[in-house]
Amino acid sequence: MTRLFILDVTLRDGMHAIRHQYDLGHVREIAGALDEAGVDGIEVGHGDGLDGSSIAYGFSRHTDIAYIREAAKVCKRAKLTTVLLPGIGTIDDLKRARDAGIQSIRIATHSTEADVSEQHIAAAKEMGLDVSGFLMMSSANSADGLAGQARLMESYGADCIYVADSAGGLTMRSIAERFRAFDAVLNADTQRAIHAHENLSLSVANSVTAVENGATRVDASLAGMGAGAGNCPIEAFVAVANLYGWEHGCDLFKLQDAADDLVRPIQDRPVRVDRETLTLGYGNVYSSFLRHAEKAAEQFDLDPRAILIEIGRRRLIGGQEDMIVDVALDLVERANA
Ligand SMILES: C[C@H](O)CC(=O)C(=O)O
Ligand SMILES: [Mn+2]
Repeated sequence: MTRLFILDVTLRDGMHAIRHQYDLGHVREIAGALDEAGVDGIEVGHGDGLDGSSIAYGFSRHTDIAYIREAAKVCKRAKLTTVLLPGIGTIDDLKRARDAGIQSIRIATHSTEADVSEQHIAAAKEMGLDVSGFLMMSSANSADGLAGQARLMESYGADCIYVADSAGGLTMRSIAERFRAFDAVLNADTQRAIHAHENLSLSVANSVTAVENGATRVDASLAGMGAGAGNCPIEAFVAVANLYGWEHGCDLFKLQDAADDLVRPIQDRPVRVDRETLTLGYGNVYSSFLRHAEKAAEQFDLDPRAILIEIGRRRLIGGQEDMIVDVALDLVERANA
């Protein structure tokens, strides 16, 4: 079996969990510990990708470039990466990120909109970067529909395609279906990858299922630090990989130490499956909406679950964060009618 490529997203997806407020010391310490623990890739940057720092998504404490430079200082082995959402980040942002130290990029689109990634994937390949196509909200497209989008990203030059379960709404069965559909259309040498969220408590099981169905790259994070109920906890996934005898480069105890000593203490909201985060998975809602929905719920004295369920019903997608307040106002109006 192919050696697994384990990519840690604590310093990018984990940004959502602390409202993009890591300081440079956190980045140095966490990236250093991850590199020492043998992960293959480390993702750094604003939770919503290059240039995500804004009123719409929330301002980060430092710029993406400052975060990337800081991580680059301590990374000896791991490849540095970040994410770019066409329409938020530009090709110029990507050039600056490459100059700051990234060697790999994930170009992310909603799971039905892969066609907007063509020029970014092509430009990233021209820059000599390792490029993944990252299909966000993979639960919002059928297995065959998603495979069609994956095929588009492959045709633009992506080296690897992700099933990104942004809502944490997929089950093992639906993960297997999606990877089987990939097999039917993708070239054998295009890598497959999984980015799972924990909202239904299935992130480790879903990542294992993905590997059993052809994924060779796995995203995970220390203590699951990430949007919603978090990502696949890297220490738990690595423990299972060890039990299964899968080849990888990570040291389990070093990851456990980093998770418990460096990451859990800085969570300003516990990253766990609770009534709000379970509702994300159950209602098929983009995990990055959690903190925005909780803020709106507090402002308008609503149950965050009511907002989340309505967001799922309306099928809002990443980039529509401003609609969350509209949803809250409609719920208030409905309650007062
Ligand atoms: C920009 C998003 O947060 C990317 C991601 O991690 C996901 O869709 O999940
Ligand atoms: Mn994510």
